Amino acid sequence: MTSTTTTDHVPGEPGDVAADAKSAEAAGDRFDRDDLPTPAGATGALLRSLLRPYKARVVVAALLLLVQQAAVQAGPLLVAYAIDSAVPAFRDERYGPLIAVAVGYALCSSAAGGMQYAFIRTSSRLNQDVLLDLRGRIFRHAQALSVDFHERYTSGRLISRSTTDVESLRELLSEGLQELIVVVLSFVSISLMLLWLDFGLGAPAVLSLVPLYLLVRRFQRRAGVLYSGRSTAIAAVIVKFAETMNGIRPVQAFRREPVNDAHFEDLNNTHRWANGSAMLEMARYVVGSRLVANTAVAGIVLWGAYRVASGTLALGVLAAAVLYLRRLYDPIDRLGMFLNSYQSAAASLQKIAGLLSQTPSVPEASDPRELPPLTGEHPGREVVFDRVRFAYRTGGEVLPRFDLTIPAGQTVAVVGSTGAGKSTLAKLLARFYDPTDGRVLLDGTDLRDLAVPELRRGVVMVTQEAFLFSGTVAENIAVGSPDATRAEIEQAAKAIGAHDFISGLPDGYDTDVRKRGGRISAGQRQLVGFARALLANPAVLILDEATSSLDVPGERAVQRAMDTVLHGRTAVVIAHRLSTVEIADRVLVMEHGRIVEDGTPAELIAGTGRFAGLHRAWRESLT
Ligand SMILES: Nc1ncnc2c1ncn2[C@@H]1O[C@H](COP(=O)(O)OP(=O)(O)OP(=O)(O)O)[C@@H](O)[C@H]1O
Repeated sequence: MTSTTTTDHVPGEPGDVAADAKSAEAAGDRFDRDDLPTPAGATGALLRSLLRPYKARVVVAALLLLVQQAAVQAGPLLVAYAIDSAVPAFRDERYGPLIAVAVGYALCSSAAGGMQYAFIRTSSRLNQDVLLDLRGRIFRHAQALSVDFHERYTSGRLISRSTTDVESLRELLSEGLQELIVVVLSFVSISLMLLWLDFGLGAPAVLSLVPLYLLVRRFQRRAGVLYSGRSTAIAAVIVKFAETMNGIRPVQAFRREPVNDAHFEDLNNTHRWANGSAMLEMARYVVGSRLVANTAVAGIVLWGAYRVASGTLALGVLAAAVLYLRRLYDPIDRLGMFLNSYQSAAASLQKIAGLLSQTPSVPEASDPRELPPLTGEHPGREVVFDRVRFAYRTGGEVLPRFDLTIPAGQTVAVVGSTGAGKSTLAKLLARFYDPTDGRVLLDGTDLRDLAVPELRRGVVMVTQEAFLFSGTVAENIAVGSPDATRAEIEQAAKAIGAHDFISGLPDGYDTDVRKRGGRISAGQRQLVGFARALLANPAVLILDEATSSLDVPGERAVQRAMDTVLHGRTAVVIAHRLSTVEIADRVLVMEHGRIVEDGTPAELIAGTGRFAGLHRAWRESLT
C-alpha cells in the first residue's frame, strides 16, 4: 500500500479524469481533484486506527483461522498414513490404525467446519464495525470541512468515497483478508509438510514459489495504478450523475440532455476502460501463475513417479505429496482475488485518507472566546471589517483592502453589479471564509477567536431560496433553535405571517415538507426561512435576497416578514429589489470589491451617483 499521492491515470482515454485532476492542480485548485494530497503514511495510519479498537477480535479471528487451517492440512497426512501404515495393518487384521485414521479425519473435518463458522461470525462483526466507523468518520469529517472545500470537491465525489470506496474496503476485509491468511498459512504449512515428507519433492515445489512471487509483485505494481484510475473514473460518473439530477430543471429547460448524454457516455466509457484494464491485468496474472503451477506439478509428479518406480519413494508419500501440491497451488487464484481486492481497497483507502487528512480552512479557535453580554435591549451587535483583503484560492483578489463599520442594529443594503463582491462580503461575515488579511470583528471580537457555536448563534445567513431539510415544517422552523417549544415556533410563524398558510397544510406544522401536500411555494419557503431566523434570534442577520421575483401579494408578505425579522438586528441585505433597499437604514454600492457609494437611501436617491440612476430607472419602470 503506498501512502504517497497517486495521480497516475489511464492515459489518452476519453474523459481522462486524472488528467483533469492534474490540470486542476496546475491551476492551483487543489480541491478540484479526486485524489487529494495524502500525507506520507496516512493510508496505513488510517487502517491501523480503524482496526485498533478491535485488536482482540482481530487476534481471535486469526487464531480461529489458524486452527481451521491446521485441521484442513492434516487431511493428506492422514491419507499418507492410511496408505502406508493403516491399510497394511488392516491386512494383518489390526483394525486400530485405520479406525484411528477414520476418527481423526472426521474430527479434523468437523473442527475445520466449526472453526470456519466461528471465524466468519467474528470477522463479519469486525468488518461491519470497522465500516460503520469509517462511514461515520467520512460523514463527520466532510461536514466539518469548510465551504471552499465543498465548493470544489463536489458532493458526488463525497458520495463515491463513502459508497464505492468503502465498499472496496468491505470486500477486502470480508473476503480478501481471509484469502490472504489462508494463502499464507497454506504456503507455509504445505511447504514445510512437503519438505518433511520428502526433501527431494518438497524443494522444487518451494522453489516454484519464487517465480510466483515475482508475478505477484508485477501484478501489484501495475494494478495499483489501474485501480486508482478506476476509482477516479467511477467517482467522475457519480459526480456527473449527481450534478445532472440536482440541476434537472435547468437541464430540461435548456435541452442539455444530448450534451449530458454524450459527456456521461464518455465518462462511463472511461470507467469501463479502467475496469477492463484492471481485469485484463488480473487475467494476465492468473494465466501466468497457472502456467508456473502446472509446469511445477507435472515436473514433480514425473520425478516422484520415477522414484516410486525405482523404489526410493513410498507410494503413499507420493500420493500425499500430489494432494499437497494441488493444495499448494490451488490458493493461487485466491491470491489473485486477494490482490485484486487489496489493490482496489488500497486505492480507495488512499483516497479516503486524502479526504480525512484535509483540515478545515476556517479552523476552530484554540482558545475560543464568548461575546460580551448585550447592553442594549435589541439583539444587534457592531460589525467591523478592519483592513480586510480577500482572494479566493483559485482567483485574484476580490476584496482589495476593505474597511466597513456597521453600528449595532443598523440594516445595510448592499447593491452593485454582478461579481462586485457582495456575496463574498456576506460569506466573510458568516465566516465561511477567513480574510486573507485583516479582521472581521463582532462587538470587537475577531470572528476567528469566537467559539463556533457562539458564531453560529450570533451570525445567521438566510438565502431567500430557503433550503428546507427533510422533516416537518415545525422542525424546519426550529433548525437554529432545536429547544424551541411548539408555542415559540408558532409565535415566530405568526410574527412572520406564515401561520395561516402553515395551518392550511394537510398536517399543519407537522406536515412533512418532502411529502405530497407538503410542497410549498417559493414565497412560502422564504417565510419559513424568516421564521427560522426570527426564532434563532441572531445578533447579525445576513440576507441574500432571491433574484427571482415573486407575485405582488407574495412579495408584500415577504417584505413585511423581512421588516419583522430585521427589527433591532444588525443586518446585511444583499438586495436585488430596490423595494428592499427602501427599508434599509443605509445603502452601500459596491464595484470591483470596493464601496463606491455609502449613505441613507434618501441621500443616495437625491444624489447623482450610480444608485440614483438605478433608482430613477426603477421608478420609471413602475409607472
Ligand atoms: N468560490 C469562488 N472561487 C473563486 N472565485 C469566486 C468564488 N466565488 C466568487 N468568486 C469570484 O469573486 C468575485 C465576486 O463574487 P461575488 O459572488 O462576491 O459577487 P456578487 O457581487 O455577489 O455577485 P452576484 O450579484 O452575481 O451574486 C467574482 O469575480 C467571482 O467570480
